[in-house]
Amino acid sequence: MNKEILLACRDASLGYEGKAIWEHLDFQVCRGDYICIVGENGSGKSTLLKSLLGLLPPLSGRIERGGSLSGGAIGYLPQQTRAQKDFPATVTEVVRSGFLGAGGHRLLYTPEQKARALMNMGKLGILELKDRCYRELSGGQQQRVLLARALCAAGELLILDEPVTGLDPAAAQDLYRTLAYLNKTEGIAIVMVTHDIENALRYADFILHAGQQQHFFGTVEAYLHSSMGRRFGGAGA
Ligand SMILES: Nc1ncnc2c1ncn2[C@@H]1O[C@H](COP(=O)(O)OP(=O)(O)OP(=O)(O)O)[C@@H](O)[C@H]1O
Repeated sequence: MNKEILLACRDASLGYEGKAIWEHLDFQVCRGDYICIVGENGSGKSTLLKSLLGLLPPLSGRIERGGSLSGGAIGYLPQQTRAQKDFPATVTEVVRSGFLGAGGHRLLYTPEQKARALMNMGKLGILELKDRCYRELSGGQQQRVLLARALCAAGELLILDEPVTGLDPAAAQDLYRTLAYLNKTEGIAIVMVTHDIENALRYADFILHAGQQQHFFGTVEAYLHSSMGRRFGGAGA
């Protein structure tokens, strides 16, 4: 049975002011996929995320959203800035704010949204933190809160920009295990930009490698047999 396509790039050129960073990009994200986007600094990973999120229109070609994503709902976990780390709100408020893009209004969430926020906090193992102030949490706990928030925004696809940056190795592994649970048990598709090639090869189904001259998209196994994968991923494999 064919898996439902959530997002697809069709012969897309992506970049700024007529200058393409990506050319002829073809790949798709299906329900339940786990895709890691890797590549050197400046190779275009953030440009691709902006394009997938609909913030940067393609220079040519198309980016298509399938089924349930057509309404615009994508859960996004950006790289954390210092200002975000100091956000003066409770965990519950931060998680519920994931609904704001879907027409929610601060303090006026529906009973169903409140219940879903609690459920997502449960999935992320942070229910006991629900009344704590967000800025007093550890980096790993904050990432879980932001993941629960992203799940409120969209339950089918999470787009993550370097989610383990700044976490210690134990907290990073905790986060990877949580993402694997959300992916395998809950069927949530994961698209992650990462410099952690070792864990990308360990957890992902597919690798999208942004190169200066060319790019690669395929299974982890095909990547490890490709020239790009042998050069970039060999050390971590
Ligand atoms: N707003 C912009 N306008 C014009 N060029 C940009 C803009 N943002 C990024 N670029 C250029 O696009 C190229 C790709 O940048 P991008 O940030 O997508 O790379 P990256 O792979 O995410 O890098 P890193 O690993 O360092 O985060 C770079 O040459 C960058 O200078």
